[in-house]
Amino acid sequence: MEEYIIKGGKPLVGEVTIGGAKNAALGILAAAIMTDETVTIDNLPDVRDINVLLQAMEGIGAHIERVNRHVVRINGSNIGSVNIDYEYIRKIRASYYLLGALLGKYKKAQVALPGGCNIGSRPIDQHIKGFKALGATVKVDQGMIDAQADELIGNHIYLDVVSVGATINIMLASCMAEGKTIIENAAKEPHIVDVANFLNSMGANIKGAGTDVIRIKGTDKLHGSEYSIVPDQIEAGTFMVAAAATKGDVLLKNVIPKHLEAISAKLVEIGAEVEEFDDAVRVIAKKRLGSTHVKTLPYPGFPTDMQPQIATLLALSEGTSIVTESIFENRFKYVDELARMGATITVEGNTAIIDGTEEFKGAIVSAPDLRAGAALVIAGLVADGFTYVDQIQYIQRGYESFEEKLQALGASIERVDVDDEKEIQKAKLKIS
Ligand SMILES: CC(=O)N[C@H]1[C@@H](OP(=O)(O)OP(=O)(O)OC[C@H]2O[C@@H](n3ccc(=O)[nH]c3=O)[C@H](O)[C@@H]2O)O[C@H](CO)[C@@H](O)[C@@H]1O
Ligand SMILES: C=C(OP(=O)(O)O)C(=O)O
Repeated sequence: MEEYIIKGGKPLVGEVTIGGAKNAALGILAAAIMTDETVTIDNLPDVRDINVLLQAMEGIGAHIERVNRHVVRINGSNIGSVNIDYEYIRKIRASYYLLGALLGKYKKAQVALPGGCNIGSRPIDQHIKGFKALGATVKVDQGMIDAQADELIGNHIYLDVVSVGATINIMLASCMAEGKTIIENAAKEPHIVDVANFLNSMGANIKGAGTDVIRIKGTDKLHGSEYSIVPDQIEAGTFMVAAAATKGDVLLKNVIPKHLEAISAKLVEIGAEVEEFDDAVRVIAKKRLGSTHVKTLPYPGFPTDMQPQIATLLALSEGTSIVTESIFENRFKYVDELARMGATITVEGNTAIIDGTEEFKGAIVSAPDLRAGAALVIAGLVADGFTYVDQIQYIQRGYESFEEKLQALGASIERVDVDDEKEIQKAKLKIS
């Protein structure tokens, strides 16, 4: 097991290049096996979730060639099984995209109920409703989802809740169905658009992605493609907040500023400077920032995947802030950890009332999930003294070379083996 040791107090200064979006890449990789031709995917983030999904795909017979750290070639012509091993599924949420992809291509799939971050109950009823509307029989038994159809026929599907996963899964299953599918109340996140663009590059006919009505005309066959994944909105947002929290000055390269508007707007509102360029943003904070209200919402609202990071920043800002989590019911688990560092946050239902404090003190804390883990690292970058963040395997699910990117911005952070006392002492000496 590894942990991060952080010596706080240094502003982040410099440039950081943002990688490809994990949550787009997961949908795109699953989609890639829907053709028998070779697909080349560029700007792939080298993070744990992606590597697990690639292993799961290899496990059913897909040919995976890692051209380099960020480029992969996939050929799905030799897929011999539509049954995904539980070992992979329990580790990641997006394993459920293989359900839509396999059902779309082979009209059958068996996938265990997915894992992912424990941030709420996370039902998949809308995915199942969509598959059934396309004509599939779907059974959930002993933790396995079994979906089969003689043929898939396009239909009009209204999602009861705005769901990223269900929108992508229905796009996957329906793009090779007979006739036309309409998804209403669809999610509009940048990764929805990216998965749709990728499928279209393979010959699918998907219109309206990025709006709440997506129209899909089924096609018999998809073909090979070369595609570059969109920059990661959440990795970028995390570095923006880290820059602001440390009173730093960071230029983030390889981003789409439009995707970051909800985050930029909040930072500007509380007193940070945000400069936008064509494919970069610069965040500067010269002083302690102010308070605000944040409510998480589906895109283009403030992303739930940025809630722990912004709450951490607000816990250091002047005044009282209110953060309302409206997507997941269990996404405040980091609050107790932050309290150990000096934060004053009261959670009432889905609302956190934050009384800003001027200083955090270093502490031993544990990452409860991916984004909460990133938030604790931000807290450590600001805190007085040493902070130890353990359970960093959650953080590694979604941030490539996190500590290296932070080190390049001047942060004192090291990744060490929790059981190696010598290594820990050496790391502490190095960053003291
Ligand atoms: C791999 C991936 O891309 N994960 C993202 C995806 O998760 P995920 O796709 O799981 O999230 P959804 O958008 O589906 O969930 C949104 C809300 O809808 C509910 N719901 C969802 C599906 C369903 O069938 N029934 C139902 O009730 C969920 O419990 C939640 O309250 O979008 C979330 C919301 O932006 C992000 O936090 C996750 O990082
Ligand atoms: C919650 C997240 O991921 P997942 O849906 O894969 O658990 C996330 O990316 O913040």
